[in-house]
Amino acid sequence: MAVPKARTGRAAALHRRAAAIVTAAAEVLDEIRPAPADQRRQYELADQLRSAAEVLAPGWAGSSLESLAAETPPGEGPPAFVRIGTGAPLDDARFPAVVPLLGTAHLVVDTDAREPRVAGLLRSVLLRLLAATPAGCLLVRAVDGTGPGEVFAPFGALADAGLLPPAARDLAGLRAVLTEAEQWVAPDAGRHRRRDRTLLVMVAKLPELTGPDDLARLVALAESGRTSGLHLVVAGWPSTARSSLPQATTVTLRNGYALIGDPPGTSFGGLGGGSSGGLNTPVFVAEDPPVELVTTVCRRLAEQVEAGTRLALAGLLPEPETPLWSVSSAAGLSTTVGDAGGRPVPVGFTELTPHWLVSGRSKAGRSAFVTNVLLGLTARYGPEELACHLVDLGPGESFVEFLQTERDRSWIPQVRSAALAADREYVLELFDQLEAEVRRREEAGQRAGGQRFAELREHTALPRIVCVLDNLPLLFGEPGAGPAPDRLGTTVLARLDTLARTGRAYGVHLLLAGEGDLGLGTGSGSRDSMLGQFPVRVALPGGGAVLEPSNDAAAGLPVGSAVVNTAGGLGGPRGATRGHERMVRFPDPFDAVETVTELRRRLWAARPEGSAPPVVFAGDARPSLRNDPRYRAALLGRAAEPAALLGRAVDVARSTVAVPLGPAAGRNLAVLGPGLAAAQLLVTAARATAAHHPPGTARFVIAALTEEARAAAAGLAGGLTGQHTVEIVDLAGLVSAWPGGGPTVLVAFGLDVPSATELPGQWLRSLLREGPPAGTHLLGWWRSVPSFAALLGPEAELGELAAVVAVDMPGAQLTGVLGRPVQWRPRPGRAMLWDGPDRQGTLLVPFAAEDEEKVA
Ligand SMILES: Nc1ncnc2c1ncn2[C@@H]1O[C@H](COP(=O)(O)OP(=O)(O)OP(=O)(O)O)[C@@H](O)[C@H]1O
Repeated sequence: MAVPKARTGRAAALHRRAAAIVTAAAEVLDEIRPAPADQRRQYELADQLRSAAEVLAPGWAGSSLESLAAETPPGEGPPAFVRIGTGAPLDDARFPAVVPLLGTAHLVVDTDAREPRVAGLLRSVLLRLLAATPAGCLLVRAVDGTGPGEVFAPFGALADAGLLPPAARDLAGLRAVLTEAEQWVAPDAGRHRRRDRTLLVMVAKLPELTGPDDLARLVALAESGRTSGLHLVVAGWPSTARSSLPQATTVTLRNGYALIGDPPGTSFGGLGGGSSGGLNTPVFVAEDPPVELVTTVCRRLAEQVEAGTRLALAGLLPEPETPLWSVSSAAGLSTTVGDAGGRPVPVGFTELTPHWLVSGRSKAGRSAFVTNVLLGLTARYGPEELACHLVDLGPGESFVEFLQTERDRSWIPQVRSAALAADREYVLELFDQLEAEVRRREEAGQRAGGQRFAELREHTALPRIVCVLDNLPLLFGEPGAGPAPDRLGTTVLARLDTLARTGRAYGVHLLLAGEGDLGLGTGSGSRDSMLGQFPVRVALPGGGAVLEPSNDAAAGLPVGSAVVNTAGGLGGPRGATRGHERMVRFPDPFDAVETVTELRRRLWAARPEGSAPPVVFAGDARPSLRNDPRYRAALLGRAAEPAALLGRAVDVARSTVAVPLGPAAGRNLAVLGPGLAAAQLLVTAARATAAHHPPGTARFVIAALTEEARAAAAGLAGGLTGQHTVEIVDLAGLVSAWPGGGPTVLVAFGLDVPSATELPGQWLRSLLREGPPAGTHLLGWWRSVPSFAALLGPEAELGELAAVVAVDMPGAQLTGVLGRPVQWRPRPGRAMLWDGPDRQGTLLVPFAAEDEEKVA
């Protein structure tokens, strides 16, 4: 064993000695700069070369980077020459060292980019080439086997624009780049090749395990690439390679400077009059450009590319020449949602893909995406084939493209209803309607012997229904109320589940949109199984939560793009082709006003005769009494019986909420609420009641029992004077008004004041019970519940006393009055009415006060 060990030791010693000699020799060689020729000649030559460089490589291609502002425009095409450093034959005789590259040659550096000077050189050359070329005309593929992979990091902004994807770091990545480059140069690649673009492959260091075959592929590319718009810049070409990189200018690094070889097909030798064999002067390679400059230029390029390739909305719509609404929705609806690599991507609402989830963070283009889908659908399917209900639970203007506006009274005829800043109760009512429709269709199918939608449609006119719910998380709880749905939220969720399950077979489809997992992705198993009803998942920027947790396809999406997955968000192996998933780009419809206006005009003009505009519920607006259809009908004498109108229901039909004031016991109105909003409701209720009596036929007795209601009472009296007999009275006057004769309305503000509570209980009860049959009704305001509750006594039924409307009054306080727990959290601009045996309550938006109306 001793002999081999000694041999190994000797061999190691010899190796060390040899290595030391090589190092020493290299240092000596590095000290030997190319010999300067005659000095005067050097100065002249440097001058000439400076002028030549200005012509050959102007602007970004060759000027000093310090002299260039980030906004400096590119040239007309890719620059033919690029600066790679500064030639310095003498310390004070310098000139830009430029070499031909795009269009003619490649560039190879003997050292890889682990050497910082090389990394700087590559970044400088890349910056110059990119900035000097019109945006989008130079595509770059980078390979960086240096380890951390950060050589090209400053150019990250180009990734989204598709100009420079993240650098390949390993052998597989290198090979993918080589394959792409080979396709680029293949003479008959079968693809429509764009000659107006150049592909630049930049290698900062070849990855570990790069073998002779890979090098041979690079050599082959270098041979054929120049004439096909492919160029290579390779740092760290192995000295052991079988051949050098053909058609390349070489850069050989020495300590502190570099030597530049002759470009292919030409010689620097002619310039200096010296022998050929490269530039006869040392060159300081270009320094690393400032990161801010690189970032700014890349951002500018990305923006320009994005703007230049912006898709047109028209691309998602049928050709304008094709007849409108020629498609049947019997088998399903389908529309183009975007473009993937130049091909339109259609997605449908069918029995197999009945419902969609669309997620994206705020400003990620969610409204844009949904608007595109709706425009695409309404352009393809007529009102007999498609009906839409649009709901946005969030604040703000939505769906304006589809609805009447102040300036444009047209609308898109498939839209039946729309709600902006919708209440959850609105959605519940919409679900009621949709469920009823599903039941009708189900029953019709059963009557016809078990038919489903497509068969049913053969003999019945049935549109498919698309219901859009945006800002869905607000459906499950009030904002900021925590992740668990509250009681109403739980109800709504269960109803959503039912609708999703039953609707699919009967042409009722849901498009749910919002942020994150839409409030659906976590929690109980029932939600998980509900998610199974939503095979179509669309992830916009920040919307990856609607994909499977392991599917990161949506990471880093830019605005205007989306991952469209039709397999419930399921991913697949990285890099594998996923037939069920596409990355699409989609246009901004808000940027295509003309196209939208034109389409809207066409659709509106084609609307079936007699079609009505969509009923719009605007959650943050107050309805006006004067515009209320029931109020107007009353003024025209068309009301069946007197009624107090309170506001508009939070429902799809926007029905007027009325308390009929017929001759039955208890047809009175009790407004319960601590503030003036309640008094205001009483005022409009009284005004509306007055409109139901022909002028001059009723007597209004108005009593302001609290100071704070005096103005409201006076305003009401003023408004009614001239219409009817009006008396303003005090408590005694009020008491003396009943019993009385003829149609009389007692309007009492503040019935909770002590003096009023001392009213003989018997008087108030008899008024409430016996007044209506005798034509006398009470419209009263109580600021607190107990004084009203006291009227109930042990045996009285609420129905015999009054309808109750609560304004700003927590439900818990009403438990005693209504005789059961009340789920009602008051909120501004809302009131709840309980009238008659339906103890459920009707949520309403009270009419605006008259002065608010005037302002509006
Ligand atoms: N395809 C697109 N390309 C470029 N910009 C777009 C695109 N789609 C939408 N935008 C723009 O992005 C911005 C946000 O879009 P949009 O209003 O659709 O987002 P959102 O996610 O619905 O926002 P919100 O938070 O208001 O719900 C808008 O200014 C819009 O014009």
